[in-house]
Amino acid sequence: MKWSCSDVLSSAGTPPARDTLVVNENDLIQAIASDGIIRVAGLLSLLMPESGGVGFGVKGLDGRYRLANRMLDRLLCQGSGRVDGRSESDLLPAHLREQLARCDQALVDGAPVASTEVLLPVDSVSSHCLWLKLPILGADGKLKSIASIVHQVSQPHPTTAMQQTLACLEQANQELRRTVVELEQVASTDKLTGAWNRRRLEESVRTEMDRLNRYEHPLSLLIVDIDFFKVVNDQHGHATGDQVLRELTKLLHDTLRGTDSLARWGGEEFVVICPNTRRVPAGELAERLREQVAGAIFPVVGQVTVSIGVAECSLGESWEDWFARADEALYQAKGSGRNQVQLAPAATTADDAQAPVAANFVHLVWRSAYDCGDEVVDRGHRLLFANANGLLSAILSGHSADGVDAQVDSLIADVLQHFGDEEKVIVAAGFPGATEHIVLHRELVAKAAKLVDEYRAGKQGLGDMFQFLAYEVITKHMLGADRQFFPYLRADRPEVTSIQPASSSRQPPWSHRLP
Ligand SMILES: Nc1nc2c(ncn2[C@@H]2O[C@H](COP(=O)(O)OP(=O)(O)OP(=O)(O)O)[C@@H](O)[C@H]2O)c(=O)[nH]1
Repeated sequence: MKWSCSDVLSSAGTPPARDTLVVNENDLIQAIASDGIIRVAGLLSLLMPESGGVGFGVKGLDGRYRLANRMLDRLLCQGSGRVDGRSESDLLPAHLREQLARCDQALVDGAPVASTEVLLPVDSVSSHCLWLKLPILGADGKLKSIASIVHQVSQPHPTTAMQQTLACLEQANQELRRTVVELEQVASTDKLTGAWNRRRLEESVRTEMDRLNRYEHPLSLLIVDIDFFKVVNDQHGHATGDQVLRELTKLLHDTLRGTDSLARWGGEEFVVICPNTRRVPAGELAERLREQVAGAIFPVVGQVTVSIGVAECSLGESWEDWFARADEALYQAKGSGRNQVQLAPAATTADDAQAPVAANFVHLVWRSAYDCGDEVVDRGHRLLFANANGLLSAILSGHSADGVDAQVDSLIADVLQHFGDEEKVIVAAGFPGATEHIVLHRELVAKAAKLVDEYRAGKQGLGDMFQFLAYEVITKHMLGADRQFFPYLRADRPEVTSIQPASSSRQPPWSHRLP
């Protein structure tokens, strides 16, 4: 059988571009098998397997296929018949024939390869296929036949198509997730130092506080503030100040545990949240941080120190109150000379929290060590503690001026009563310093009366008056001067009922205001 190149080209209606080549079939088969004439050496064996998913065929110059694998049969005959012996004009619609004829023409014109993309129905579903054409040349270098490699570029099976779509979606989703994480990162971190920002820290704090309230996992807070940072800026410039902030962040970060959270709270202030950490270990951690900072050499500025306030969160405490306690401790650290750690007192218990007084402020707590052993004196002392707390409660809870006034009157009445009782007791006990003690009482009472009058005249602040009553008159006097007579108060002391009440022997300066 003889083929001519004009047959190949006839499907596209294009005239032959060069001399017609004539070969017989056996020569062609031999030519295909010969490495010498097939440029795509080794490709045939690779593409021929049926399972390869690649259609392969060779057509002669008359346009008829002489070789075709099963996949090409499937692609071009849709399951009915074989490609062998048939031409592309027999097998394909006109628009495809034209596309393929243009490829043939390119090879006839000497192109080493030609390709086009076609839509072929595979298993009743249109499938994008890449159709690659390669020239098969004779020993003389002339075109003898054309090899076709047809490869599906989109999978026609609906499930596979869906899988591809899902894979694309998954990839898009991953990219989206990465973007969200990046955006989140930008929104959560402080630009200068890379530490968490305030917003991110507060989010984390809420979660940790939930864990505390639900599982009672302890939780502590450190506020770290650079000492005299203004001086750093003033002496070395803002850029150096920024560098110090970055270096400090790194130093703090390297010293903290992975579970601790570090945030730049603002300016030169940082906050560390330490989950599962009680007050004392948190203080130890703070001390380690302080030491690390004080021992480091910062570029340009040399030594930098920090002051740190520490507070452990108590059950049911609000973030604001907890933070305020740590801040108060920081304030003390600054006030006591800086470059140091201060721990806020342990917060109140739930019982205390129910009490009207802001207990972690100046709540006066009675301790058994304050007892002198005399029932009358001890009862008076306890009563004065309770009264001072009552006054503080009235002040802090925003009672009206009348409410506060009533508390002041009540407190002073009890002070007078107590001083009188105590004077009787110490005189009866033979305390040698009784006279001086009574004078001390009168001085305190006179000063308190003056302060109260000034407060009522608007010349004295409420805080100063409270300070004097609670600390000078009650706490300090009781824990200082009163302790001198403790050794004289014995169970075998003389009876006190016969002693004239001290209060009746003197006029309290503000008695006109007392009930
Ligand atoms: N370089 C730099 N300085 C800042 C930044 N934020 C706040 N500051 C400076 O930090 C300084 C804080 O000064 P102060 O509040 O007086 O505190 P301090 O000088 O550290 O004094 P103490 O805290 O009392 O020890 C100010 O000079 C601010 O300008 C910042 O992002 N970069």
